[in-house]
Amino acid sequence: MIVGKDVCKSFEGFKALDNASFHVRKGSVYGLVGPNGAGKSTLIRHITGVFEPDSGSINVAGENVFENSVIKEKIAYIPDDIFYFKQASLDDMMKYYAGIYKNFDRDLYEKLCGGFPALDRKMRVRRMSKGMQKQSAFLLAVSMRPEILVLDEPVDGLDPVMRKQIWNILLNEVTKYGVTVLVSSHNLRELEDVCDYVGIMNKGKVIIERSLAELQGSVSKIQIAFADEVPDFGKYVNVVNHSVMGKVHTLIVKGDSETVEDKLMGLNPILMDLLPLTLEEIFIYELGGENYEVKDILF
Ligand SMILES: Nc1ncnc2c1ncn2[C@@H]1O[C@H](COP(=O)(O)OP(=O)(O)OP(=O)(O)O)[C@@H](O)[C@H]1O
Repeated sequence: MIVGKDVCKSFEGFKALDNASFHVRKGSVYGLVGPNGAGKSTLIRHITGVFEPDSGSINVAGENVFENSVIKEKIAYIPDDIFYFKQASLDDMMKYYAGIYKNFDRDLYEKLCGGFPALDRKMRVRRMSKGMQKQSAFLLAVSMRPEILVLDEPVDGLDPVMRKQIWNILLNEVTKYGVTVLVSSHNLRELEDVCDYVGIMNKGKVIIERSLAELQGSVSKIQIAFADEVPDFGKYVNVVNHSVMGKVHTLIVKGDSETVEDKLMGLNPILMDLLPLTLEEIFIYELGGENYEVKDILF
């Protein structure tokens, strides 16, 4: 749905994007993460056709997006710095967007407003708190009934209840209408509940792009105990971390989870448990040794 190839962009000689390549599949939720200044917002501005790459290409639905109004109509974009007309209330903004976007769904807007009771629809949006402005932008974007939703830090500055609300609405849109979502965030913990794919950016490049399923099946955390002699685990599986407490060994093992489990079961343990790993842990263990300072990138 969205394919970027070797995208480069420099600002006054500074390479904000340095051969960034990525692929967002139709109907998926793609989380873009990375440290401050990694290039996430710049990449997003290319995807939404605001910027033209110096070199490389970005195709959305098979077409070049820059200055392409037909493609841009399919995209709803919430930037990190949201624009509202000076005097406009939320309802005024709704009327404005309803006039521009032919798919704008007023019934959906009304329904969604019910889920954000703290929003005063008659108040000037620019007078609202930052969090409320974010909520307003989100309501408007979803009501456009876009094929693609591009969200730059959509829940940044929102309270936990609103964060959850927004993620729920997003997931509902994806499941019901097959909307493709690209979302940037600093929060891997939140992304792991909603994303199918994760792209990590650093210094203008997308350094890692993996599906969540692929990641979750690639590293396992196992607690295992033996009655007598403890085997040399390294002979059977690829252990990247090993700690012991009493008789219980906790192993982090790289490789296909099922194969790992079978191999360790073959060693006849008296206890063996597979424990869940967080996405943060998976990235750290999965990428350890690939010359990335993953901890520095993610936290
Ligand atoms: N219009 C611009 N002019 C000059 N430099 C820019 C411009 N836009 C971005 N940059 C630079 O490009 C780099 C990437 O910025 P960008 O905003 O894309 O990062 P980011 O990953 O979104 O960061 P954050 O997480 O802090 O929002 C930064 O060093 C920034 O200063």
